[in-house]
Amino acid sequence: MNEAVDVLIHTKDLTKKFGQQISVDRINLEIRRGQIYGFLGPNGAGKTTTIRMLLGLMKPSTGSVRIFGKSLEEDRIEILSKVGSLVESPSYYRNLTGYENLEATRQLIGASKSEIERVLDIVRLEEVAHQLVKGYSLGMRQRLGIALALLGNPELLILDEPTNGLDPAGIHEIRELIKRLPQEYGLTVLISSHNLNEIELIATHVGIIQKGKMIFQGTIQELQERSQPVLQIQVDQPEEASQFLRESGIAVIRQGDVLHIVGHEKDAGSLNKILIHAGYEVSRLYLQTRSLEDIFLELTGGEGTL
Ligand SMILES: Nc1ncnc2c1ncn2[C@@H]1O[C@H](COP(=O)(O)OP(=O)(O)OP(=O)(O)O)[C@@H](O)[C@H]1O
Repeated sequence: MNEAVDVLIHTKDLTKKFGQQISVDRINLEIRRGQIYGFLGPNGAGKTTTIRMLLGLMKPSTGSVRIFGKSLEEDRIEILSKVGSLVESPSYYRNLTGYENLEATRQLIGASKSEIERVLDIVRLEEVAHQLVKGYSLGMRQRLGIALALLGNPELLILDEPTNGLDPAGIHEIRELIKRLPQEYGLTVLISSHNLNEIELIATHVGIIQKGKMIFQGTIQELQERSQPVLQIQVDQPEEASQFLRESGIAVIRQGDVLHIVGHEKDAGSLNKILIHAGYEVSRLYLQTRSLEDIFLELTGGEGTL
């Protein structure tokens, strides 16, 4: 695939300062076509500020944004005509129906009439389209917000904490909806959240931001690899035992009288036997698993909300 066309969002050292405070600190985002990119971080980490800069709602202090291979500063209108977004609560008229809300926005942006049926179908709101929005559940309102963002058939959808304030059923609805967007409708999605569990279930890629700095960017699998189980073995003569294992080709990290071994979780029984056979006394042997939550908490210094 053509690299330039494939990378939809590319920021270079994107930075935003408010007075002395650096809220976004040299962020290099890279989001490719077809990804669901989860932009994760605790409250106040700088997610909304970054998204506002991506949407041209706020000027970066330094650094640059390229979307669809073009400079946001130079080609703002052309770029934004292909980007749909939902930042904070969707704005709609409560006393109009969902359909009427869509029609008002459709006219404003000059999209074709058929767009309304298309977006209603995507967010599965056809059945309640002619009911007043004030009677909608929060989840339905949020889906209407996404439908409004999808009017005009954008290639890229940017959602800032779209599940904030929703109940578990509402969260589930939004999650299922977002999951379908790349495959069924060819969309690329950037979704921000402070909740790893939520992102883990839908995202293909994640960027984790902490105090304005990007501390991890990669696939969900790469993040999961950091949570490899560790086999811990408590032995007498730990120094000699770890030396013995190293000589057998096993990478060991010794912490006090406990040996930590990564990547040999299936070999617990045989390692136990080898050590005993060599004359070491194993007093405890256990597998410590680390969940993605542990990794996220570790990366964000315990400030992530789960
Ligand atoms: N207009 C502004 N003026 C001054 N400081 C700001 C402004 N906007 C954001 N900030 C500060 O920038 C930091 C990052 O805020 P931001 O809203 O981007 O975080 P966030 O990750 O989106 O968090 P949340 O989930 O709480 O919205 C915060 O410390 C915030 O107080």
